[in-house]
Amino acid sequence: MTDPLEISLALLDQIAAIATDAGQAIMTVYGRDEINVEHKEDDSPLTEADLRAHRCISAGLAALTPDVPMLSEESEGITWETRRQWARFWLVDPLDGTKEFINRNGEFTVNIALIEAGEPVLGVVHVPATGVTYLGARALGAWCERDGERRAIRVRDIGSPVILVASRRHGAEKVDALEQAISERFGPVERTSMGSSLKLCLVAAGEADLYPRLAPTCEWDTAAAQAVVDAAGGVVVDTALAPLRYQKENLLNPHFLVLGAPLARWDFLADVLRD
Ligand SMILES: Nc1ncnc2c1ncn2[C@@H]1O[C@H](COP(=O)(O)O)[C@@H](OP(=O)(O)O)[C@H]1O
Ligand SMILES: [Mg+2]
Repeated sequence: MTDPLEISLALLDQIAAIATDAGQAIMTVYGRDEINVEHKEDDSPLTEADLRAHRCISAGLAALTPDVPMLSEESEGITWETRRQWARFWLVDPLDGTKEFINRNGEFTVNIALIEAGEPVLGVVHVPATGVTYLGARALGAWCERDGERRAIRVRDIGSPVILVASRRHGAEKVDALEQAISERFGPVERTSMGSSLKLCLVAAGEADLYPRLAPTCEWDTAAAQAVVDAAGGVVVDTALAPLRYQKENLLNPHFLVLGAPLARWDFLADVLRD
């Protein structure tokens, strides 16, 4: 029998199926007239959809890979002492963009990543409201699946205008300074806003040139989409331009940039970020 965790297209398909099932669980709540919202200790919102998707993914992964642990945004009681010993694990955000979900603008995602030695080696990002799935693994490639059709995706060279995608609600000031520096270097910049990990997927698919995130996120917010970006030829780097790493004691990510074109084309941004 083959190792069930061999990074294969079959594994990617199985993870995509689990993410799609979780998306269906989310959409049953989305369709209701009223969505009940609670608030977690850090004041971030939590809905029945987050919990349903968490349970669906948790059961799906446990059946598929019983020996591989999972850390989800909605996991409880998993200590650093435990997770520091994991050789590999599933890192999951069952519903990223909960605020977008509550606002019903469709820009929310289901995120499942496989982390090995601190790196996201495989990832699936599913968009329940449109049925689109982004999936990738460095060893295999990156794809976008829509209406049952899967097409290979690839980052693009810097476009004209440069397309900068940013959060709807986080980290605007520093982004203005970056936008200025980019327009001086490459010409006009078009800025669009988007919720959730979809921003990274737009860079992976060659529909945006960069996503600067100069505000907090957690490891589960970015891992799956980073695997897709990497597989599509892009990078996700911190403000010192080093790749983002996972399985840290502190689950907060540093501020980061998602870049489609090669890193060398963007090295001038390091100065802006230092100021
Ligand atoms: N202060 C903070 N600390 C950690 N993560 C934060 C945060 N503020 C926002 N985030 C993360 O940013 C995500 C939303 O980003 P965006 O606004 O770009 O869509 C949230 O995902 P969830 O919706 O899964 O909680 C949340 O995890
Ligand atoms: Mg999230």
